[in-house]
Amino acid sequence: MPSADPVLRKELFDLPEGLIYLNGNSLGPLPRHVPERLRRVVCDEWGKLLIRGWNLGCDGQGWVDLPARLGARIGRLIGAPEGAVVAGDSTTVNVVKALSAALELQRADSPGKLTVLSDSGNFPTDLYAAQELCRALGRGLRLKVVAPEEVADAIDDGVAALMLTEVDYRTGRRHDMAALTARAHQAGALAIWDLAHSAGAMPVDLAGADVDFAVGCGYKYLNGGPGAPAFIYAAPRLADRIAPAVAGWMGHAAPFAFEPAYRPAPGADRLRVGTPPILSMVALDAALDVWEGVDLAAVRARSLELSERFVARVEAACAGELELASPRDPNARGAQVSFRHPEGYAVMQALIAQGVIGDFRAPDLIRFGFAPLYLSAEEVDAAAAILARTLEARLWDDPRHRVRAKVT
Ligand SMILES: Cc1ncc(COP(=O)(O)O)c(C=O)c1O
Ligand SMILES: Nc1c(O)cccc1C(=O)C[C@H](N)C(=O)O
Repeated sequence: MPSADPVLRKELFDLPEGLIYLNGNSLGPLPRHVPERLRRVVCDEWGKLLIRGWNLGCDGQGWVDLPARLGARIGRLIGAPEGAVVAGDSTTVNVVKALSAALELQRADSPGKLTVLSDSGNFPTDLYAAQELCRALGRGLRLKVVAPEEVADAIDDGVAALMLTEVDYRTGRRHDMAALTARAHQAGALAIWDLAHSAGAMPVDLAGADVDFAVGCGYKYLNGGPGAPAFIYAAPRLADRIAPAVAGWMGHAAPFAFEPAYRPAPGADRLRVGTPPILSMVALDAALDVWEGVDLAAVRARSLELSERFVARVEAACAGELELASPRDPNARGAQVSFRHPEGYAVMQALIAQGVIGDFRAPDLIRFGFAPLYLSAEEVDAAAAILARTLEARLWDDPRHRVRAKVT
């Protein structure tokens, strides 16, 4: 059916017929042209060019600079200037790279600042990485974790780095990145943002917000596939001063000079480490094609419409059964909404059994992501109706839906 929807481009995705996919906040779907692009790189480039692919692959552009080319493409989606973003590694590793760079800059400029400030809504991997990095670096560095609503007041002169995820993975609550970054700067702290649930979900303006470092995932709203390369941003005003803690030859000024000593590449390129995973990078590169000509402000407007529509329908049909766990104000959310239900895991399994894919986060959250490039209003209505029927008829109350999988 033709749609008046301004951003829907479902034909670009290879989604199973009849499935309603509300989990692009965890793993984006497969863009239709990715397999053919991968096939060409595997068969024609790896297969025939072999080692020459480093210079001649990617249709003559060479494989070796894919991290920078991908970084430039991702940068356009997150308000970063050319050269300030590189793709590679995982988000977790990039948190370590960004935070260690920030702490080293602060050690030189303000050695008395010893706190890394984060919040309890942050994704655990970021907190684990920060906690263990502080421990490994010693010298009194420590991670302080406060409630999300207490972050602004907790930014004091002792804070070396403010490290936050813009959109809470559980509730979708969104921090004011520009305001908190400004507040961090007033206190002499550097600001590091995890954009895992922001990049491709809404407009992000890293340069406008004067953010110092940012990281994010390639496999969620950017649709780069399971385990896709992540990205890292360093503000150009800082990049040439960074002393990478995770240093490697691909971040060297002259990797093929094979010099005995490390000499960092100019700018954010020094945040590259080792050989890039070309097949994963090619998949992400191809996936980014779906963003060509897309207006992220329109994507944001539509995702808010869709999530508001879902919340309204679910609340009307499931009064008393579910509690909205996300902020009621759509502007205070990212592109996902969550509800609480004491049997959330079984409820989600029952939904999945009926072709509505969201996910569950312990202890009791069912979570739904709204990615309007491939999600229509009709699907949102159908998902809300299926959720209502699942609760009304207690379809979740089945021992099969209580069997916990390894990955939830
Ligand atoms: C905010 C956030 N940061 C990081 C990650 C994951 O990082 P990695 O790709 O290293 O597993 C996720 C989800 O997995 C996330 O939601
Ligand atoms: N990265 C994931 C994985 O390797 C397996 C399962 C889920 C994920 C996720 O991305 C989880 C996600 N960050 C979340 O918001 O919960």
